[in-house]
Amino acid sequence: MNTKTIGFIGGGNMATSLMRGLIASGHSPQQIWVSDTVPETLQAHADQLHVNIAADNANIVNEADVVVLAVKPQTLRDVCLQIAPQLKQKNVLVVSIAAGISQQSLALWLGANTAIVRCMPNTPALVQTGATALHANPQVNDEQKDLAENILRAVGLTLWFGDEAQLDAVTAVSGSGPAYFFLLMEAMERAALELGLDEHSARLLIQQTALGAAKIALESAESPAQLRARVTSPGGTTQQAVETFLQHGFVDLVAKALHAARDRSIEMSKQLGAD
Ligand SMILES: NC(=O)C1=CN([C@@H]2O[C@H](COP(=O)(O)OP(=O)(O)OC[C@H]3O[C@@H](n4cnc5c(N)ncnc54)[C@H](OP(=O)(O)O)[C@@H]3O)[C@@H](O)[C@H]2O)C=CC1
Ligand SMILES: O=C(O)[C@@H]1CCC=N1
Repeated sequence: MNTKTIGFIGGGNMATSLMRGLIASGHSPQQIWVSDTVPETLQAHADQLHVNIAADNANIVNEADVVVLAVKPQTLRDVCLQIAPQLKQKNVLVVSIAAGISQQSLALWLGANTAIVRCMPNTPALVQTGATALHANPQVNDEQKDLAENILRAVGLTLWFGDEAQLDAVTAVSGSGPAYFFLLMEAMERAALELGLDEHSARLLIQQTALGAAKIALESAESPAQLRARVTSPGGTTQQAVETFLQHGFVDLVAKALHAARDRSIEMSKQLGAD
């Protein structure tokens, strides 16, 4: 298990998922620090997760071996400029989880010599089923690569990408991806109520079906299309539903949505970054 001290700047949704996942996988809360601008958020983390809290980001850099930047992309520049002088005094690995903020921007704000791993996790890290893509700048040594990977692997699957540009696509696929499945679940739940099921039964059936479908997809050697065919009896109910999806442009709609997310990631790097 990782014995390094991990400091989170920003204690919101994603940092909470990562902290909970790390603790659940055996990382000591005493070796986790978190800062945030909202005192109530910090107090909740101290009470519920028993991690160390700091109102000041400087404390995080002082205490941590790895600093995880977990603020919104819009706030990241200010945070980086704030901690940059301190980072120059201390050899700390910086891990940024911000969508759409490039290595180039991070290096400009933090200092060209800073070892930076840019990554794109997702919220299922909360239940140790996350998927994280990572990209290291040339300043990151092998030990630091292992360190970043160990932190993110504690909360799920990790994949390194040599080409940073692919992180925009990853953001559209797996970073935002949980929301697409939740949207489908929401829509199915609404339709199930219309069909006369009660809310409790509908939700349970949909949750278990999503879990089962994901498990089969992970454990089977067959493609999603082959697995779909196994559910679809000729002339049966699934065929009616799938044809309805396809006739109404479901496949194109999904492609459009993912392109829009990818494009937004690129746009954010121009609007909010130094690219
Ligand atoms: N949510 C997700 O599914 C994913 C998010 N990400 C990335 O993770 C990052 C965080 O996202 P998310 O957790 O959803 O965002 P949140 O808004 O939930 O969390 C960010 C937290 O940082 C706090 N904060 C703001 N300014 C500072 C500061 N100067 N110092 C310390 N803390 C500060 C915010 O407070 P306040 O609310 O007052 O601003 C907030 O509590 C983003 O960059 C996002 O792109 C990546 C993958 C998935
Ligand atoms: O919506 C967002 O911008 C962030 C990045 C991926 C998931 N949430």
